[in-house]
Amino acid sequence: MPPAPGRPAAPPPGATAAQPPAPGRPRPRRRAPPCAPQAVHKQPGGEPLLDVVTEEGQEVAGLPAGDCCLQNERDDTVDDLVKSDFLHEPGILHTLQVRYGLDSIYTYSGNILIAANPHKRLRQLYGPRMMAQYRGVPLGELSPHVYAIAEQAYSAMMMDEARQAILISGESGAGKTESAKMVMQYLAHRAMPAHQHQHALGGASVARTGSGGGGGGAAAPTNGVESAPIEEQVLESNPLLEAFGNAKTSRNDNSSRFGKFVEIDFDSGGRVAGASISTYLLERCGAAVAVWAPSRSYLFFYQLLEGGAASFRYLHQSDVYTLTDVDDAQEFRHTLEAMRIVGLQQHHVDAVLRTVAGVLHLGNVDFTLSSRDEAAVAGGAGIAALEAAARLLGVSDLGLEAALTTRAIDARGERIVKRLDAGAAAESRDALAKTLYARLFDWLVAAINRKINSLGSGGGAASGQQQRRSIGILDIYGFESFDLNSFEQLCINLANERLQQQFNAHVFKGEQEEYAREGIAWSYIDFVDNQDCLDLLEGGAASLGVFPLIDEACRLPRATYQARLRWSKDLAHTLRTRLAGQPRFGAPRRQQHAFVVDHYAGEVCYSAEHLMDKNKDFVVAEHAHLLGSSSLPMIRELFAADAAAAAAGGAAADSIAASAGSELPSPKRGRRSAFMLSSVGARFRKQLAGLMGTLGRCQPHYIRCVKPNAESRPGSLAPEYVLEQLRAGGVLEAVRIACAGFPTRKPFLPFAQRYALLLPEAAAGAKGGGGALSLPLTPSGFIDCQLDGWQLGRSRVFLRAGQLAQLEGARGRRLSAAAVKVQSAWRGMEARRQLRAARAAAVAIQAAWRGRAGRAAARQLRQDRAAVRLQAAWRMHRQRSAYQLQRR
Ligand SMILES: Nc1ncnc2c1ncn2[C@@H]1O[C@H](COP(=O)(O)OP(=O)(O)OP(=O)(O)O)[C@@H](O)[C@H]1O
Repeated sequence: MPPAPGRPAAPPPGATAAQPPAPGRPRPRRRAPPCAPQAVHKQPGGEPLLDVVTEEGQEVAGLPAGDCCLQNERDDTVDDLVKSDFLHEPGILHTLQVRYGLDSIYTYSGNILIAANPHKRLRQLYGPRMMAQYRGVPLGELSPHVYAIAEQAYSAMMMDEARQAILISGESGAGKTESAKMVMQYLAHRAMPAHQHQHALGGASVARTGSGGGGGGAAAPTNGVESAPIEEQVLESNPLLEAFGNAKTSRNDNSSRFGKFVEIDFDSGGRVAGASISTYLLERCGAAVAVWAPSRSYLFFYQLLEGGAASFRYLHQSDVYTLTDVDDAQEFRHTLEAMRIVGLQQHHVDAVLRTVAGVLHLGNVDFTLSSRDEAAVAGGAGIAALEAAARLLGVSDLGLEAALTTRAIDARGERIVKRLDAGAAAESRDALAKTLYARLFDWLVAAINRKINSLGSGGGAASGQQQRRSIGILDIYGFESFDLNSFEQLCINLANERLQQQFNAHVFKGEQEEYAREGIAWSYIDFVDNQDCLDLLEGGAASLGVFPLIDEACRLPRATYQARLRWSKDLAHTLRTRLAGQPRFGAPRRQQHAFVVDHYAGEVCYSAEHLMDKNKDFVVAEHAHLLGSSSLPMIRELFAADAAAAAAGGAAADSIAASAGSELPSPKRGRRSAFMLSSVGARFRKQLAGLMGTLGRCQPHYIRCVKPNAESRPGSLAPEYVLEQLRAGGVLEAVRIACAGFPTRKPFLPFAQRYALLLPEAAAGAKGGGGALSLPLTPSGFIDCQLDGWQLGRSRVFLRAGQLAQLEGARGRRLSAAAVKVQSAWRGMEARRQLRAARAAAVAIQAAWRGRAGRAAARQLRQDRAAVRLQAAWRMHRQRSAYQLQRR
């Protein structure tokens, strides 16, 4: 009997395509639409064939069941993918697509939250009232939400006194920063005592968003720097860092150009006690000096200038000056307010503004060639810019000019001052501007940290405790693969490989622990371990990796531009020859200056050009000398370590390199004009190792942000586009792991309560006595349902993917059969009752009727008898009269 048209009541046996894909790479990239079966044809001894209607409404007949990805029933209500009847890529995408169309942007996949960027404000989803709903509620009881993940972390921290980490990842524009801010806002709200919480509900928002209006924390008044509550200071660090570290890119108008890990400490009462921020400035502020449309430079430049951006070279390289719906003047006031709230003194704020202005004026210094092919500052405008930059940075204009146009080198013990050509001077200017901006950003982070950390320890925080009670929030770039991939992508993808390894280990470990605890026999599948990829990138026991080889190449002395280009080619050659044969490495034949790395999320082709330039992290000694002796204390502070190293020469540089964990020696003697503190790659890897160490001590929670379509359009989710992101975010891997085991787990009691009706009568009879737990739990003995993938754990029933659908289908059929019985019994009873009532009514009517007629007949009878009597009397009278007449 074919099921009714539409969705299947229950999957036909063997018709699901929810089999886990075979372990190992490569994963299949099948994208068949989910379909609803219309009819099942069983073939003797063979696979059943299905007639189906596809997602697009097309009818297809006679498909082998194994080739079909059956559609889940009521996708919109499946808020956890793992609970789907059919776990396959098309099903997952269909569920996400249906939910997204209904503005249900959050969906769980087990403990992972998938957050699809709505690209529109969904006010009903956020705010103090919504936060109050999630307060204290375990994960899964309410609709999926970023607040639920934050709540899970908070309660786990309070219960286990353990460090927690919420790892937020996704590609640019997927909504990581927004999610991170929401998590922080929720934690600030959650940490508030109940009476303040009520106050917040009554009106004031718990926290200002980056660009939102006032409000502030609902705690103490904020009329002075010192009185700003710690929660507010932590929250206000977001817009401040965004102003200096975010820029418009082709993919996101407010793209964070840095990764961030904010660790919020709580005291034993669960109140925010302090926080610390670590940033991972992957591109070392390249956007400060070189951007092209449709990108824009860092937000603060435009806020500061408000309309004057076109006068500065670093900004007018791209003709995008304004952003839709962004008022730079208002944003500038917000940034200043944020500086005040995080506790920057006015003289520090002034110094920050001067430095930013100094960078901008520096960019306007032009060079020409003098008669001796040497760089000279060009024209009146160039000189005016030089003077302005020198004044703002607290140095002399002559000193600045010399630092930009000359280099001192030691040759055989002799110090020679060499004048640069115009191109090299321009490079020197940009290098100084980049360094200044990067140092300023680091300074801001350090200043915020000093403030929020010191407040924390002052407040009797967890600092003194052995076990740190904290929640870290990691907002870092997701996996990247473009047409042209360079050093930034190499670093980002290294970070993602590290995080993926940790993620796999966590998901696997969790599964394994659960099975062991429950005594479930499970042959652990071989999950894809990416250690070989990490070895390729960072070097393993057998060989050097990509990063160490780039560092090695960077140790060569610096020469001319042409020579550097040649080295790039040599670097490609070195990488291709020394890493040839490694499992994850490829050398494309057509691109001799490129190499390929087979990452967990797919292959990425990297260009070797500019890798060395981007890896070198040095400060020109002349720049360090000059700015280290600035008349402005903050500028001196930015370059204090470099100036000391420059003064002490190579030895000091060596010691700084060592203290910075550098793997690079300082440049050789005789080339001391620029010295390297460490390579960007080495520094980044060291930071990453620190981060991974921290994360290793934390209990992780995952939020995977997804960009629904490339155009950032609200309302539509492009399945293929999202599929790549789910793969890159490891969501599909986690689902695969779940599918390979027993993804559905139900505690005995609810399981028994729900499915006891499927047991034969005799077994079900036991229910009355010993309670549901005493039921003979033998799922194989169920009526009308054949389960072939289940195990009984110690406290739960474990089912393989798709088995729950079998149970639900059988339960549905049984319930509907029972409903039919109940209905027919009720209808019979009702009909009988009506009949009885009708009969009684008829009798009553008849009786009534009969009563009235009888009375009328009696009356008539009486009348008739009276008439007869009258007539008789009359006749008697007449006869008597006649007789009397005769006698007379
Ligand atoms: N939950 C949300 N509700 C409404 N809009 C959102 C939400 N999440 C993200 N957005 C929108 O998407 C934009 C991009 O988000 P966000 O800056 O958080 O992305 P990102 O992943 O951090 O990107 P990048 O890596 O480039 O910094 C935001 O500016 C906002 O307009």
